[in-house]
Amino acid sequence: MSGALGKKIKVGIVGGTGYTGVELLRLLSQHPNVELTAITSRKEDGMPVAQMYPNLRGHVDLCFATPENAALDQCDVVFFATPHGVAMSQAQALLDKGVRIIDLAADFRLQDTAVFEQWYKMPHACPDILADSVYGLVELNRLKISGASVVGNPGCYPTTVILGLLPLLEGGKALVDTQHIIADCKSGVSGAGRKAEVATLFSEASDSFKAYGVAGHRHHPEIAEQLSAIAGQPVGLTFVPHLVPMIRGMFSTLYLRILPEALDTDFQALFETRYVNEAFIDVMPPGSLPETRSVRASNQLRIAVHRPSPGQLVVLVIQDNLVKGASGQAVQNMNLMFGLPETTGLEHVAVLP
Ligand SMILES: NC(=O)C1=CN([C@@H]2O[C@H](COP(=O)(O)OP(=O)(O)OC[C@H]3O[C@@H](n4cnc5c(N)ncnc54)[C@H](OP(=O)(O)O)[C@@H]3O)[C@@H](O)[C@H]2O)C=CC1
Ligand SMILES: CC(=O)N[C@@H](CCC(=O)OP(=O)(O)O)C(=O)O
Repeated sequence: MSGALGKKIKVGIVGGTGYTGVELLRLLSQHPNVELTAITSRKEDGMPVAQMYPNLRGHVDLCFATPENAALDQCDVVFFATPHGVAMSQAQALLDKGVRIIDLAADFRLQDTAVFEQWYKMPHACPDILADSVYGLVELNRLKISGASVVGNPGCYPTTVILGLLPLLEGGKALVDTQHIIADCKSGVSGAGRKAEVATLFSEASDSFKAYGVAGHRHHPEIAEQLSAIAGQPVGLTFVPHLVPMIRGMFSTLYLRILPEALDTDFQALFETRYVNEAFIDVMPPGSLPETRSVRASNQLRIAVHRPSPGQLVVLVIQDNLVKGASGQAVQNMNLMFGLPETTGLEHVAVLP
């Protein structure tokens, strides 16, 4: 393995100018086992990365190149921080050169191509590669990820919802009503990416708070597919995303009914036991009220378990959508794929205030 032997991992990023791309650059430029080798942008071809992103001055001396001219095929791994549909169109050519792939978009998340095509409105370009790919939620698929050539990095909302429910559903447990799960989720505006859109203008998104995607959001099938596989039966899920006037951060509140036969369960202990060895999951003490700023710019996901009445469970989950919800989780996947300690380059403490 490149990492384990001390040889640096050559890394390429397709889509280096977007929010997840620049977050990858921030994390990878400080990663001790990584050599940043190729960074693409079609619009900023030739521009020094550090000119566009001054926070990277002195840390990244590469220039953006078009995907055609970038040395992607000389990399050990390429991250796609691009819109849906880009990675799947380039995956075969890179795999043929022995390059491994981590896609931050949805091309390798949904195993059912019919569901992918329904929600993403495009045919899947490589169902055979999809079949061999791994859903990159480390806390669920650690072993498979370590041997994968192609990893589909989870969506940001799905990361919080799945990790907030995993201890309750896995192993065929009968603890909560799996037909009436409610996920009430909020994201900062950076979740919509850097591209110009009216909905993310300052005067539209600030000093306001709104739900969206109530009639259907593409993360619903992703969450449902994973939860159903974990529970061993189809789950019933109401998922409502909201846009909150902050830049980074995600807060998911999960509402559950406890089954009569599970009323004696110690849910706090259940979560603590499940995640005791997970470096990036913090099960907070009973009664905790997590705040998104406590994870800002870190790969930490924090969970607080509440039981407002004997039959009700409320699970609060927070993460930074750009780190554990995207680029940090992608680096965590890379570490596993290259035999490195999972936490390498990811041990930043959150920024307060
Ligand atoms: N923002 C977030 O919190 C999260 C985002 N994601 C996913 O990660 C991916 C990237 O998101 P984000 O960084 O926010 O997006 P942005 O819109 O901020 O950036 C997109 C990047 O992709 C490049 N790009 C666009 N089209 C193409 C193309 N056809 N071929 C090659 N490069 C292209 C753009 O550069 P240029 O046009 O110059 O080539 C740009 O660098 C998306 O799929 C998103 O859904 C996942 C989880 C969370
Ligand atoms: C606030 C906001 O707009 N969030 C995005 C989701 C974040 C994301 O990028 O998810 P994907 O990788 O699945 O596209 C949205 O709801 O479309």
